[in-house]
Amino acid sequence: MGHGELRGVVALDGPSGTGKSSAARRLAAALGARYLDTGAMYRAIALAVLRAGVDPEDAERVAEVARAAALEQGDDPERSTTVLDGADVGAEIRGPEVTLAVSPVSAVPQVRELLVARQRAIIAAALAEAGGIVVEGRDIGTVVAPDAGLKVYLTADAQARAQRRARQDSASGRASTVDATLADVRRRDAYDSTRAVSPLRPAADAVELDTTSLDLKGVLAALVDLVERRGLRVVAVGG
Ligand SMILES: Nc1ncnc2c1ncn2[C@@H]1O[C@H](COP(=O)(O)OP(=O)(O)OP(=O)(O)O)[C@@H](O)[C@H]1O
Ligand SMILES: Nc1ccn([C@@H]2O[C@H](COP(=O)(O)O)[C@@H](O)[C@H]2O)c(=O)n1
Repeated sequence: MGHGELRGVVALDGPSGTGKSSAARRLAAALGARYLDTGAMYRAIALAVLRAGVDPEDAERVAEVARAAALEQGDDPERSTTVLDGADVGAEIRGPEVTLAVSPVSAVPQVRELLVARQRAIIAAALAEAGGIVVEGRDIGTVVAPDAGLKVYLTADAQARAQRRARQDSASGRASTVDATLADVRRRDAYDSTRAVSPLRPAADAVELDTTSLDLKGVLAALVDLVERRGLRVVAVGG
């Protein structure tokens, strides 16, 4: 895949259920760019921690598991794979056990150091091979890619996010209710926003985009407009 129409890094941060993954994949595909789901990487490490029988709150042991884990995160927006110790764990990492464990696991400084280094390597390779990448997470604009050409911080009211997540879980065959999902959304937001290392917050130069009353097409249109206004879209060149 040669160079697409995006030049540089678009960082999409925000709390859970705001539509980062859906928007990031679509934006990357629309512009022929690569795509990185950093949440999947933290989820994969949390899965490795659970498989090892380690307490997600035991930072030392969690760091050991993270160092030993063989993790490969793909960057194809059409098919973003997460391979842990040789097996694709894309479905398993979205389960309730991992969703509960991922918050304390991602608060471990050594885990963040390890994954941020890998995320930066993936970004560098994507820029060399495709010219552009859309990266989504919690700390992309603040820590991972502070020089990103465009930083967008997605928001949506908690009720809307819980309803979306509950619909997503039900569609994936996971039992879910809006109330339970609302509680999980609030728990994870509180955890991510108050942790000592790389807390969830918008970068000072991020554009805030409230997706509460936008559908997926509306969010994509708004993001493409922001990319073009920032001068990050070029006419596709051959190759
Ligand atoms: N603007 C929107 N309108 C309606 N549904 C949406 C919108 N954005 C996302 N969704 C749906 O909400 C669910 C959650 O979206 P998505 O996984 O992209 O959120 P997220 O911010 O990446 O969440 P997390 O950070 O927890 O992974 C998906 O089923 C998605 O299709
Ligand atoms: N850059 C990131 C991305 C994610 N996290 C943590 O992982 C959890 C799961 O992320 P999802 O996007 O898959 O919901 C998230 O709640 C964060 O705790 C992170 O710390 N940094």
